Amino acid sequence: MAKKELLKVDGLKQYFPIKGGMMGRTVNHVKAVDDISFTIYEGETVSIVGESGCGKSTTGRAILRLEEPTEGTVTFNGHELTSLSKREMRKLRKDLQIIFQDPYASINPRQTVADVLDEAMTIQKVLPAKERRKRIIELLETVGLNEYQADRYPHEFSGGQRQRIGIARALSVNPKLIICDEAVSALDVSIQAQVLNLLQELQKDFKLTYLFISHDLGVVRHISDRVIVMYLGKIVEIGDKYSIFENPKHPYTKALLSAIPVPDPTREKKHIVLTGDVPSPIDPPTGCRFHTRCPFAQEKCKVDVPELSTHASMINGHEAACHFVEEIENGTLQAEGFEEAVF
Ligand SMILES: Nc1ncnc2c1ncn2[C@@H]1O[C@H](COP(=O)(O)OP(=O)(O)OP(=O)(O)O)[C@@H](O)[C@H]1O
Repeated sequence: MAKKELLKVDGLKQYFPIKGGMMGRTVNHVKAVDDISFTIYEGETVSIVGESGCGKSTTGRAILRLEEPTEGTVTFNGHELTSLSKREMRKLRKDLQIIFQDPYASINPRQTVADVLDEAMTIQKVLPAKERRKRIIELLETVGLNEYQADRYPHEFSGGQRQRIGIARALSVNPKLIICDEAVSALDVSIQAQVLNLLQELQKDFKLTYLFISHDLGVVRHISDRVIVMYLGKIVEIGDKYSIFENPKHPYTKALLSAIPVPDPTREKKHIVLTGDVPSPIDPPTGCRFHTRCPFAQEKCKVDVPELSTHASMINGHEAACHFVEEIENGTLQAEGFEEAVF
């Protein structure tokens, strides 16, 4: 069956102005997201990974127009979100929900759980008032809570339970796409696994599509169908989970992955250590943004911006933005102090 495109991000840029001087004029910009394009198909889970500050959250916020994108388009289910009025966008927000790392921060502590869910449904006119209580109980049960907890306050719940409330709130308006921004990052590993499993069950039951934002490669490996790797506001590699984890092509992806434990201890693992700090997104390096930290960098990398492209050893839409994918692959380009890790 043909895959249905649900979200298409095209040439998205999100620059934040930096004000300075006596007049408070814009003196520069933080190029948090700098010309990225990708598509998400109905029913899949796409993750964005990368080090802190690479633009993951900004991408999620720009899609929802919680920030107004500087450039580019976001098309959701046939609607170009970037050209909708605020009112039209408010209506569509029902289809696009977000779950944050700390649901407590976005829940009014003086509201009971029932109030929180009722409010979400009222704003989006989901059900008549008299039917909402029944729906609230149903929602709580769906996320593994129970009706006796409906009239409790957020502080009476554990972190994992609060995240379940956040999920119930998102579900209450029957969304199509949920952006999970570091949704399990603050939870203990065992609770993380429970919440991830819940998200997977809900995906099946309610035909949900997820954009999963996480710096945790273990979580990404567990949950994703496809993975987008970002570095300093750009996509450096994109592909299905197996391509990214078993056959990474971009030196940055290889380095990120070499920092996580290998599940099979009989497989040898050599580390590619990411040296130096991430450069500033205010004045990112020319050419390939990763060249200042890349053990394979050549003169060309300092000048030419690499485009995402595919090569003979890459399958299923796997693309990397590196000038030397083939040379690194066949060993004609070697780097001092760099040994290919066994993934
Ligand atoms: N409102 C803002 N104004 C100015 N700069 C911002 C703003 N929001 C984000 N940034 C900057 O944009 C860059 C990308 O931030 P973003 O939060 O998207 O990164 P991230 O990959 O999600 O990292 P983290 O996991 O640490 O949140 C960072 O340099 C950040 O400081």
